[in-house]
Amino acid sequence: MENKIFVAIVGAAGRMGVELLENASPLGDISITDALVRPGSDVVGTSLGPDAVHASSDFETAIDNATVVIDFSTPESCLRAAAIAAKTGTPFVSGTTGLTAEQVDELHGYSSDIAMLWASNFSVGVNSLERLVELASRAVGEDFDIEIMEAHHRHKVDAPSGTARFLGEAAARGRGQTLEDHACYARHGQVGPRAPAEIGFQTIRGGDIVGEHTVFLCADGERLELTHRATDRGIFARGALRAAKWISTQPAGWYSMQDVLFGKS
Ligand SMILES: NC(=O)C1=CN([C@@H]2O[C@H](COP(=O)(O)OP(=O)(O)OC[C@H]3O[C@@H](n4cnc5c(N)ncnc54)[C@H](OP(=O)(O)O)[C@@H]3O)[C@@H](O)[C@H]2O)C=CC1
Ligand SMILES: O=C(O)C1=N[C@H](C(=O)O)C[C@H](O)C1
Repeated sequence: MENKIFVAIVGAAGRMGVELLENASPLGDISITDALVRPGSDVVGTSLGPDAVHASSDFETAIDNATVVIDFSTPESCLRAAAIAAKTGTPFVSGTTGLTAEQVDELHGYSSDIAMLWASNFSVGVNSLERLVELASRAVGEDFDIEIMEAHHRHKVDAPSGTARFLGEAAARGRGQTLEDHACYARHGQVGPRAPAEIGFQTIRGGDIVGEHTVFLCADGERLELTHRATDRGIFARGALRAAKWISTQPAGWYSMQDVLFGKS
């Protein structure tokens, strides 16, 4: 098939890796050629997914041979893979969350060499919600208090979720502020009354919750709640595969999932 792309997955044995292998299998225009796993992992040398993709830790060879890399792993392995992709000139899509500000800067740095797309959430719903949150926040102004609640499965290691931060940034932007200046990530004990313009984050972890986010805009006498519920991880995998196809023809630069869904702003 014309324009077929060959993808190496970083974190292929994880929850998202499994989803990517399953969701790519029926596609005619994408082929997963390498399943990259943690060096020393028990699955090195085995075959993963419905198409029995070879699992290896040879990042250099796999990334050099790929048209695009898709990463859902850890901040450290994301950055390692991105550094290799920058050297081999391979476009890079990542959904790994929990990166520090310095790690995001490092990732950003590679976008001068390659097309790089990082998104805290690849679903159509969350990327639409982000726009609604900015709009609502601008409309209601500072009389409304903004709080963001997120819920995820018991295995999630970072908090708050990347998506919660993404929505918090939209809420802050809607009021002409930055999240950095107004975020409140924890309350415990005698914390005093809520600061005006604060954007609070609440985290729930339990069971098999795929991912739920609610932005509360609360005033005296009324409350607006904007909610997204993911019930199937396949939405993130299909979004990332769509992004991989899209980024394969883009020049070097930093891209978002919104560029894929709504056009480059
Ligand atoms: N943007 C989005 O839409 C979404 C983002 N995510 C994010 O994606 C990331 C992964 O999530 P999830 O799949 O649930 O997590 P998992 O823990 O299930 O998967 C992560 C995988 O990365 C592997 N890994 C660790 N170190 C390396 C390494 N050095 N090289 C290669 N692989 C490595 C782990 O291997 P091992 O287990 O052997 O250590 C594991 O298999 C998280 O940051 C999560 O928040 C998740 C869903 C959607
Ligand atoms: O770890 C997860 O599972 C998810 N992580 C992403 C995040 O941190 O926002 C996206 C999604 O909610 C699932």
